[in-house]
Amino acid sequence: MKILTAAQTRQADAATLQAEGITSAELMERAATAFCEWLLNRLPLPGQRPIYIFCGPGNNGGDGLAVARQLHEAGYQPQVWGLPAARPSADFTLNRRRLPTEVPYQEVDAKKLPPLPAHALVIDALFGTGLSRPLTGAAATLVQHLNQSGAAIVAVDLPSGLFADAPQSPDSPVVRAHHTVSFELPKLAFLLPQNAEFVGEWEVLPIHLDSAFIHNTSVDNYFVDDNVIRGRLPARSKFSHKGTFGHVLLLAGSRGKIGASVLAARACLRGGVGLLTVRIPAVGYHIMQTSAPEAMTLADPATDFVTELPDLKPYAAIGIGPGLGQEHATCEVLRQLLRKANVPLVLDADALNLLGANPGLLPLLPRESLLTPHPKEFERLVGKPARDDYHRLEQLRTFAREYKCYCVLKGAYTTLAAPDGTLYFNSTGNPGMATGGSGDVLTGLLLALRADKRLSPLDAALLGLYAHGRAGDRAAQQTGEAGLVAGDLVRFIGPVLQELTATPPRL
Ligand SMILES: NC(=O)C1=CN([C@@H]2O[C@H](COP(=O)(O)OP(=O)(O)OC[C@H]3O[C@@H](n4cnc5c(N)ncnc54)[C@H](OP(=O)(O)O)[C@@H]3O)[C@@H](O)[C@H]2O)[C@@H](O)CC1
Ligand SMILES: Nc1ncnc2c1ncn2[C@@H]1O[C@H](COP(=O)(O)OP(=O)(O)O)[C@@H](O)[C@H]1O
Ligand SMILES: [K+]
Repeated sequence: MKILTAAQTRQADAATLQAEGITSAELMERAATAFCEWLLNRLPLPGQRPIYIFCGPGNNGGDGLAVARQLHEAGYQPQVWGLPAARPSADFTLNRRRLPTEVPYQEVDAKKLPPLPAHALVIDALFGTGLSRPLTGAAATLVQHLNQSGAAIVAVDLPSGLFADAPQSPDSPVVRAHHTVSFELPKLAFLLPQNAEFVGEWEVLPIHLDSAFIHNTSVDNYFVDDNVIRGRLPARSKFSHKGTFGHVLLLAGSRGKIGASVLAARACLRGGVGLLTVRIPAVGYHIMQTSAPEAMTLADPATDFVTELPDLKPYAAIGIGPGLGQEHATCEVLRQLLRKANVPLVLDADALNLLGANPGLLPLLPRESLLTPHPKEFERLVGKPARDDYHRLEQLRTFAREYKCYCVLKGAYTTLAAPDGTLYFNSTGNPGMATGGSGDVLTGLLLALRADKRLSPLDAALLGLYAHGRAGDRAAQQTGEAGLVAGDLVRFIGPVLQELTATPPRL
């Protein structure tokens, strides 16, 4: 799914009007109908809960007025409040006229704001994608009032005060919505941790914007949902053999962190790899042989950490990092690996910390390497903290372009940057995955998929991120979020990959 900017959303509106020969008021009616359908499925019967709709001067306010009319038609008695406006939009004015006289409409007076009972439902239709500057004056006072009311707030399209695709200044007020109900495609703002307190739970409802326009519009950001991923993993041919899926090498583990290498190894095996060899320090030899007997174990001459790079010839892909430690000798192994490797690399955890501590290694990164930092590791990698989440995304894009690599920023909507700077936001996963070892599982899974020659580097990364999150979602259904441990993810990798595998065409 593409993520359009606010400007592109306006163009999509215009293209839809032209392609379908409809008026903007008709498109607004479509949006209001979709919104009301969503809301009516969740509202108690009329009369049980007071509904307040706050409308701004533009088309977001127009949506609010159309919603008020439709709720009235459904038997509800909303009260509508409008911000005083010198130049309301044409569709605002049209819907203001179409509002039945039985629906009370009052202008907001910032000095005498309506008291809002805590059990009220507030619909925020003040500002959407047309927000052009931070809120001040009456609008700001009203937003603070809504936020302090304790009422449940549902935002139409965007929480008012939030820009669709740019940071807001920290001191400008933004509606703290419990739900945000938007149209057609998700907005970048929904995907960033710094906006979570404003956006609440979000939903995107189809309003059938012109698909040809969306198809032909190039974007910098994508949202990766089930439709994007399902079928991307080719089915295994009847005559596959273990060579088809590659022999991979995993360099991982140090004393006290052999578990990280075990988790990554198990995930790699469940990810469908043909053969797996693990290079671990000698202290981990028996642990690995016992807990992942399917993997071959190459013990390092050193007891506690990896000090020697094995011969790389047999391997189709190489992963390095989980539990690795940051000893000087291990750093030299990483340096040699970067110099010698001519197969896909997956770098995680301490391999990334070593890169951050030794930036001279970065230019050695082979093209199309896949890096999987969490935000702290990413900060070490780029060497400076991000100003905010938007800035971090720009750092991510720049990093991927500069080193021609695939770089994953892990988190709630894990973000993959491709070498061309395009960002892909993953949609699966849950907070239960915020537990030690989940990242090691991801590394193992990505390593298996990078070795699968049938997949492009982009498809391997997208599929791995999506499947990892989905395995987490499946696991959490059984364990609960708090009870989820990283090993649970491994159990679901197989079933999830099966779900996502392409089915042969029917006869
Ligand atoms: N495809 C879709 O998704 C569809 C979208 N639709 C809906 O349209 C919405 C976009 O409507 P929109 O373009 O009229 O913009 P909107 O957000 O109402 O604000 C503009 C008004 O606010 C004003 N204003 C701005 N900033 C301000 C500030 N800080 N403080 C005070 N005023 C400020 C601005 O004034 P100006 O900047 O010109 O001075 C102007 O008057 C979109 O979010 C969705 O709800 C559906 O109807 C159809 C399908
Ligand atoms: N709130 C969340 N929602 C979805 N996924 C999450 C959430 N928190 C963590 N994750 C996922 O869990 C993994 C954690 O990785 P990482 O921080 O490297 O853990 P570790 O180093 O302990 O293995 C990442 O893939 C991340 O995307
Ligand atoms: K709004």
